[in-house]
Amino acid sequence: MAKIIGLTGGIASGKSTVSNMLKEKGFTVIDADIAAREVVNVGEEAYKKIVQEFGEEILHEDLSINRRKLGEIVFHHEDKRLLLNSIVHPAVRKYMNDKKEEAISAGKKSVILDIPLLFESNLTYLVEKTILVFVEEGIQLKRLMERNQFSESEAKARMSAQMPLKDKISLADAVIDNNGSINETAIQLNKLINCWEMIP
Ligand SMILES: CC(C)(COP(=O)(O)OP(=O)(O)OC[C@H]1O[C@@H](n2cnc3c(N)ncnc32)[C@H](O)[C@@H]1O)[C@@H](O)C(=O)NCCC(=O)NCCS
Ligand SMILES: Nc1ncnc2c1ncn2[C@@H]1O[C@H](COP(=O)(O)OP(=O)(O)OP(=O)(O)O)[C@@H](O)[C@H]1O
Repeated sequence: MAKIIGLTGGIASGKSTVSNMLKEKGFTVIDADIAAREVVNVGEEAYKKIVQEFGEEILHEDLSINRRKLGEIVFHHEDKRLLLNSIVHPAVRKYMNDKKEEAISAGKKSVILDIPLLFESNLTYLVEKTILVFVEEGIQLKRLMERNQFSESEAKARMSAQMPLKDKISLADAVIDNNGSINETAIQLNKLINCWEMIP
């Protein structure tokens, strides 16, 4: 039986950094952010609903979704964010489940589901164990502003749309502290892989 593990954190906490380390070791990682992009490609059901609800002003000239514009709307209006979630999340869950089944059929021993909103959306029933990638709020803010070229208020609006990372600590089976160097993070991940006897 494959071991299904949930990898979570907060925006810019370092999930992709950890997920890339896992992929380099040969693990299968299924990424909810990628799923959320795939299911809103032009012409998909979720795409049509988004255009219906948010209007054509959230589209680029080539008709693809202008994510920056949609982000500005949903991270400043909770009702709009919940509306977007209600359109996108069911399709994301289906996409991830299909990918997971594919990986299991291919004989994978571990499948990692990288889901930023794992706790907020009560999705822990999908996984056996959870790993939290944790950083202090100040570092999270700084890394987010640098990575996305966001102003402080833009970055804070996005962070406020999620459960504070410190509140996720007690909900996770294991915590990787990503406040330090990438190397320190890699060491913690390696220990966890050994401890949980994870095999790709
Ligand atoms: C609002 C959108 C268009 C902004 O796109 P953008 O390319 O700027 O960001 P991206 O999708 O790469 O997300 C970056 C991070 O933002 C955070 N985030 C994204 N959506 C949400 C949300 N609805 N609630 C809280 N945090 C979110 C996550 O930590 C995510 O890792 C996009 O995030 C989106 O469609 N969100 C709704 C779907 C969703 O909940 N995705 C998260 C995983 S399922
Ligand atoms: N230990 C670290 N030291 C310095 N910078 C780091 C460290 N870990 C991650 N970063 C940087 O912080 C930013 C956020 O990391 P990453 O993209 O891995 O986060 P994430 O949780 O996947 O974010 P999101 O869910 O928003 O996509 C990136 O620019 C990354 O290069």
